[in-house]
Amino acid sequence: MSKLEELFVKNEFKIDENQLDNFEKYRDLLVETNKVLNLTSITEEVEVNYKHFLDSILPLKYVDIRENSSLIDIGTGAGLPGLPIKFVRKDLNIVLMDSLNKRIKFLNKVIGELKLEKIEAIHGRAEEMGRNAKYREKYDYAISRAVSRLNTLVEYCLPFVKVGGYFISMKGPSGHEEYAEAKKAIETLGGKLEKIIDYNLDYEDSERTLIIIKKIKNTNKKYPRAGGKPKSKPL
Ligand SMILES: C[S@@+](CC[C@H](N)C(=O)[O-])C[C@H]1O[C@@H](n2cnc3c(N)ncnc32)[C@H](O)[C@@H]1O
Repeated sequence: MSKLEELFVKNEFKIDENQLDNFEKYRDLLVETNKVLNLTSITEEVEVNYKHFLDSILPLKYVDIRENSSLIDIGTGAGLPGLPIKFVRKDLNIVLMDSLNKRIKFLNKVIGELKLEKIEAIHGRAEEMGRNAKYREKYDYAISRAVSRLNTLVEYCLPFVKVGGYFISMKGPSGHEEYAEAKKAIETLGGKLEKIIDYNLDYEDSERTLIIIKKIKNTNKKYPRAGGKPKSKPL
């Protein structure tokens, strides 16, 4: 059994040969491409396995993501958490979005080489794409890791979510404090806290917090605001 397979088994993920192969090939492409393009500071095998792969799929243990539903990963960077989620949940229709086109080119290479289906990588800024009717309120789930503080992030992400869908924010130990700071913004954007889930990534004793926000009303057309406002003047 490979180290990665052991890790998944230990964490109660059932992974077949093809899925394992996808993870291994993705790690090779990530490490190789990282030599010429800044994708991640984490390249050591065990660290990639825990901090990128396991960390990306752990939310699947805590949130029941409906079969064949759609999910958008905002600020996906090197494809995290969206690609590992795709490897584990082939049924999901996934969009990976990032504002850096070089990263999107890398993601398209991974999608092509691994022959992944029902997944696409799109170049754009969340606060602009969220105003575009093609993407606005079209997804059952939005997810995001390590992009910005929650009060900014909800303005980036909630506009993409359909009424009745969810935004899953992957946070570390600051999660509760960030929620308190973002409470008003969540309400303004048509969201409502569903729950906050705390758990540990079994590596360097890292605390994790998932903030699950349900979309209960359409987001007012005023949002997301242009001109960098979600970041410079969070709601
Ligand atoms: C620190 S990286 C995290 C990447 C990945 N989510 C992860 O967990 O490894 C933040 C990423 O968000 C992207 N990003 C930042 N602001 C954005 C925005 N407004 N719209 C889309 N992408 C954005 C950046 O280009 C970068 O790739």
